[in-house]
Amino acid sequence: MAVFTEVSFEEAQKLMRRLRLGELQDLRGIEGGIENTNYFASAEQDGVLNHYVLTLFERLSAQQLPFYLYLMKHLAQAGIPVPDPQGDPNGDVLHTVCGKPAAVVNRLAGKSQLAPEPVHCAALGDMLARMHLAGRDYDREQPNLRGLPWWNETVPVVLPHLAAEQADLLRAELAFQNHTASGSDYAALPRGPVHADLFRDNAMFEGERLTGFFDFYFAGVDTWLFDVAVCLNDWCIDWPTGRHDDAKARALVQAYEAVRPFTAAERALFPALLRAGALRFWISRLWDFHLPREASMLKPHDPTHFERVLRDRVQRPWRP
Ligand SMILES: Nc1ncnc2c1ncn2[C@@H]1O[C@H](COP(=O)(O)OP(=O)(O)O)[C@@H](O)[C@H]1O
Ligand SMILES: N[C@@H](CCOP(=O)(O)O)C(=O)O
Repeated sequence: MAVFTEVSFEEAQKLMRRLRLGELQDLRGIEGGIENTNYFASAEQDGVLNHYVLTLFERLSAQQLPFYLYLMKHLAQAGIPVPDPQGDPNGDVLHTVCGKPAAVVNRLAGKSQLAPEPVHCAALGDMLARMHLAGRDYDREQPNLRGLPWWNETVPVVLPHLAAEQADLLRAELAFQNHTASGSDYAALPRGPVHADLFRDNAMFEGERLTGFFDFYFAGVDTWLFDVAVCLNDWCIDWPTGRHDDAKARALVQAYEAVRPFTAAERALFPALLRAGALRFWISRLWDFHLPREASMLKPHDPTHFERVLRDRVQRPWRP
């Protein structure tokens, strides 16, 4: 659970009134999440109770945030089910609460499907491809801030905390990814705004129906294949061992390809990008684990999980 900054009822009430969302009725710190402070906030407007999420950004700056917030608006307007940031009377979607940048978005219905079946993976693949296509005409640019330059910066910081065998794997994989990123296939990969953290806990379902994606605060312009790889590494594996699950993976990629078929360069680099997706979260989990921040409700994720996923991706390369 993560609430890094305590927000009083009065402070939240002030913001809801300024956004003309009505009278705040309920404010609750949210369990889950490790990056930002999140509250569920319900407000009554003309006798109707509406449900929102108030987020205070703990790491991202006011300069970086418009990319994410306007991306969500752009996708929502294109019919992709994502939270829509609420504007003030001037149309600004970036606010300030307790001296921190903040946003209010509508709360998505449903709940996360933490034990997805192929049918859920197919719904994810279909909407992921639609989201990629809908992002093509988004006009703001911001790189994936957890991309290769950040890996190169962060690996030396976490290496001293690792056993020799782990350090060897981490160094070797980083070298492999630097090599991959300098090749011509990589340069040919289609790119655009990607979510980059579309784990099971960042999507909502009602039964088998996908009701939306949220938590866009790791989004950035990167290869679409990286986004697919991040999803496959979380949705389509055997969680205890980190091993690839073929039925789920095929359901995801078939549904994705029914909307947007992969290019030749994407097919060639599938195994390398699956490794990249695993490496990215191994590094960030190591970083969060060994260099933790203060938070009143914070549960760090287990880094060894992505070490296992990475080893499986290295030992058993997979492409559709
Ligand atoms: N728009 C939303 N609709 C519904 N629930 C949400 C929404 N945004 C966040 N949540 C809830 O808040 C939790 C934490 O949010 P998340 O964005 O994952 O946090 P963090 O940015 O800290 O990783 C989610 O697991 C989910 O239950
Ligand atoms: N999905 C990442 C961590 C990012 O946290 P989130 O709650 O914002 O998804 C992981 O599992 O390591």
